[in-house]
Parts: sequence; C-alpha cells; structure tokens
Amino acid sequence: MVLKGIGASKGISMAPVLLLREEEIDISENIVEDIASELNRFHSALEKSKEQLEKIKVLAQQKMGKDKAEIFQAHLLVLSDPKLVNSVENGIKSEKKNAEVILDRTIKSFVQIFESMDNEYMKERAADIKDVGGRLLKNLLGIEMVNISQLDEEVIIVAHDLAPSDTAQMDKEKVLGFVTDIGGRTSHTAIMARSLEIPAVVGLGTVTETISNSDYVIINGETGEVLVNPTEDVKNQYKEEQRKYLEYRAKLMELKDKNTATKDGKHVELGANIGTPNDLKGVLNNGAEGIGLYRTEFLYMDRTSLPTEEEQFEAYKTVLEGMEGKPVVIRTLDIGGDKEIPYLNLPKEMNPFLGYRALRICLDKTDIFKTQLRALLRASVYGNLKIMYPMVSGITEVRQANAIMDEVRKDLEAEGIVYSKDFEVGIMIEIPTAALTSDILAKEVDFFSIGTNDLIQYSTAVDRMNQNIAHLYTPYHPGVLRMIKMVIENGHKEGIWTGMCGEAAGELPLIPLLLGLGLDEFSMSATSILPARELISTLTKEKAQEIVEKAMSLATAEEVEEYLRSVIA
Ligand SMILES: C=C(OP(=O)(O)O)C(=O)O
Ligand SMILES: [Mg+2]
Repeated sequence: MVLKGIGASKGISMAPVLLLREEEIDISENIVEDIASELNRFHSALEKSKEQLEKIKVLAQQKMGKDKAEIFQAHLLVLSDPKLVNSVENGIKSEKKNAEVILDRTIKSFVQIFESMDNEYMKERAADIKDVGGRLLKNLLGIEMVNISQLDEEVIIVAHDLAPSDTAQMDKEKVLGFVTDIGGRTSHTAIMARSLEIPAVVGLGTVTETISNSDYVIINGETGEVLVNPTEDVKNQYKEEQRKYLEYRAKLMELKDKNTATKDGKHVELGANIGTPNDLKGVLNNGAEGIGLYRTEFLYMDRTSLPTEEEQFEAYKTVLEGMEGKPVVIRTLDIGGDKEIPYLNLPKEMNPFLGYRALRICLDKTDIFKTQLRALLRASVYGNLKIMYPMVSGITEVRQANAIMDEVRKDLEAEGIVYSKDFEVGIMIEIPTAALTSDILAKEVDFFSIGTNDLIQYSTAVDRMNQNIAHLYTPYHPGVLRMIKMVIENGHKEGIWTGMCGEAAGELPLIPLLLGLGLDEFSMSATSILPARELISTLTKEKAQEIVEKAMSLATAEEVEEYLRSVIA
C-alpha cells in the first residue's frame, strides 16, 4: 500500500512504525482492605512519574534549550500539587477503593473544572493535568509508556500531529522519520522536521488509523510517499535511492564554504531560517551566509509565562555570537495563527490568521514589545543584528513600531546601557497591502523580506494549514509572482535590499526566477542551502532574465510550475 501526503522534510527513511496514539485505559473498581499499601502504591506511581519527567526535562533542556523545557516543569508542579495528592489520599481512605479508580475520578474532575473556566490559560492547564494524570495512571497500572527520548530500536513515528514538546525529546539517532495526519509544508511541525533534518511526510489525513504498530514503512520526504509493508525488492530499491541521496548530500558538502554566485559572478546571499539557538549547528554545517529569519516566537511557546528580558537577551546573544559577524535577521514576536501562547489569555477568534496577532499584539501590549526590543538592542553589540517586524499591513504600523523602538533606545541611553546604533530595521512583506504599498514602505525601512508562506495564503485566500485545499496553495500562482516582482522592484528603486524568508525561497524550481527578478537574499531551511548554491552556480544573469520573461507570460500556476521544473531538470 502506498499513501500520499505532503513531503515536509527531504530524505528517505525506512523502519518499523511507532504509533503514538492515545489508548483507552480500562480501569476496574476493587475494594481494598490494606489502605496503607494502597497509599504506598499511589506514592510509588507519583515518584516514578516525577523521575520520568525530570529525565525528560533534562533531555529537553539539552536538545531544545531551557525555554522549551519549561513545560515539563509545569507538569512536575501538577504532581506536587497538595490539592491533587490530598484529594486522592482522602478518597482512598474514606471509600476504601483502589487508587486508580480514585485517581481517575479526581483527574477528571480537576480537568472539568479547569476546562469550564472562561480563560485560555486555565484551559491549557487542563491539558497539562490530563497529560500528567494519564502518566500517573499508567504508572499505577504498570503500563509501559513510549518514551521517544529513549528508544532501543530505530523507528518511524506515526502520529496525529507532533507538538514542539514531542520533537524536543526526540532521539534523532533512533527516530528516522515521522508521518502525521495533519499539517502542510509550512506548518510548524514541518518546519521543525526540517530544522532537525529528519525526513517527514505530513497531512496524510487518517494515517494513524490506517497504519499500526506491526507495520514497516518507507517514507520519501520529498515526494510525500509512504509505502506500507513494502516487499524486499521495493526495500532494496529504496535503499539504493537512499544511498544516492546521501551521496548527493555528501557531494554538496564540498560547496559548504564557497561563495554563492552565478556562473557570471552575480552574488546573492543564502541565509537560514531558525527557530531556536539550538538550530545554529545545522546552520553552520550547511554553509549559511547568515540568518535570514530567526522566529523568536518559539521562545514564548511551550511554557507558562513570558520569557524575561534576560532570557531573551541570552538567546539573541548566542545566535549573534554564533554567526560571527554574519547578518542575523531577528523577527519580533509573530504569535497567532498556528502559533499560540495560552498564558496570554487571548480570546478565541473566528479567524485567528486574520486576527489579533503578531505586530498587532505588540503595538497594543507595548510592555511585551518593549521587553523584546530591549533584549534585542542589548544583544546588538554581539554581532550583525537586523530587526524585522512581521505582519505589517501598511506604513502606519511601521511608524508606530519605530516610535516604540525610539522610546526603548532613549530608555537604554538614560540607563547608560550600550547598544549598536547602526542596526537595520526591516519588515516582512506577507500581507498583500504591504506588497501593494511597497513603494511607500521602502522609503522608511532598511530592507524587505518577502514572507511567501503568508503572502500566498492571504492573497489567494487559501489556508496554509488545510490539506484539503493544499493543491491551491502554490507559490507559482501568477498573482503571487507579480506581487513578488513588484516588491523587489520597489525595494530596489529606493536602494534597499530585498530578501525572501518564506519556504518558496528554498524551492529549487523557483530560484532561477527569483534570481532573475533580482532577489538579493534567500533564506531557507538549512538543508536547502547547498542544493540552492549548486543550482545558482549553473546559471547566468542572461539565462535568469530569459526565464523571468517566459515564466511571467504564463497564465496558470500549473504552466508556470511545469515550465520552471523543466528548466532545472
Ligand atoms: C516566513 C514566514 O513566516 P511564518 O512562516 O513564521 O509565518 C512567512 O509567512 O512566509
Ligand atoms: Mg508569516
């Protein structure tokens, strides 16, 4: 059987399946005579759960940084909550029933109380209690839990979706790939897979129901194919494909320290997109010439309170120092859409992608914005910082954000804190009105970075997360290409550089066109950098111009894609 999803992270992997699905736990009620030993059973399960969570927390700290590990601290706090512990102990004593029955009931009632609160933060705590309660219950019943940080054998994980806390623990030596029911190429699970350099296929619909733990799968993270229980012949064929792919990657490594230029010497910059300072290793291994997008929102996610100025300062400093003077574009908080921060208690919205998000929140909750800007400015002396505002719809927001930045500068000066005075301030072009007014915007910013992930969804009215309409979500749409062309031209008219940090920048067939349109900087997943450098080295300015002319004359996305694919074939 061959299933088809969306290729989210390149590479071929094959291994037995590890299905992560919540199983129903069967709990039967017993009367207990020996209350003391029942209380002991409960306490041993409590201790075992604490030990497991401490281990997971340490691993998460090592792999994804301190901020990512906060969620496990929150889980540990639930286990030490006297209300929960007393309530179970009292239940066992007064009703003389087995611990699991009392625990199950207690957890359910706690969850219900939190879920019924009209407050997103409290609702999120309900999920924590459910999660920890489930762990406790399984330990009580002696049910072995899958711990994806300590696996004995190589596996491919099959799950509905993976939370950052799942990927935080993942042991890359053993998890050879993952496959999910939901998501698209630009969903955050997919982006995470690429930064971990693990092959992944997402958006398969109901793969968790089709595939079971006894299955063996091959996944192709480029084509989105998932082959279930292939024959030995097919396995061998894919092993050969895998070998070729690894050989190709090894060959590309020769380009790691080379300059990026066309055959006739036009230089462009190839940067990497990162989510945390832990991504730096992959970035440097893949020969990036800078960071074109640091998505700072991951610093704010999977935790229970806002990151402090100091925590942020440390993260930004680490990245700036790590890049040793190469340009680093750090984007201010871009929360909303598929990136949520429960503790901000933001009201549920009908259209979160069109709602109270990103810069809109920062211009409203200015204390959050100022803390981030202070941390950024303080870090500016450690490297070549460029600050970027997301989700700009027009010049007014830029002026408002700059006014807040000016206040922060003045505060720092008054406090005698040094910062670099000449960092650039630019914006993402990801809302159609920003593209259409890029002539105006270019006069007041230092650079543009085109965010195609959102620009496509906002201009074509196609949700980037929805796999049912994924065929309509395409960077090859002539309308999208016209906007890109307009932005680059308007940027150049005012003498500012224009880059792209949406996933389209790393899409090989588009690169010759973008080059011909004059894009100055391409920022992409680290693993796309070397293939892009290789492709660019085969092109000339003249050839790229020719490609622009032909591609821009075509009427449909399909024609454009077919033509651009044929160019690089
Ligand atoms: C790079 C972008 O930002 P994000 O994917 O974080 O929304 C984009 O929209 O293209
Ligand atoms: Mg965006």
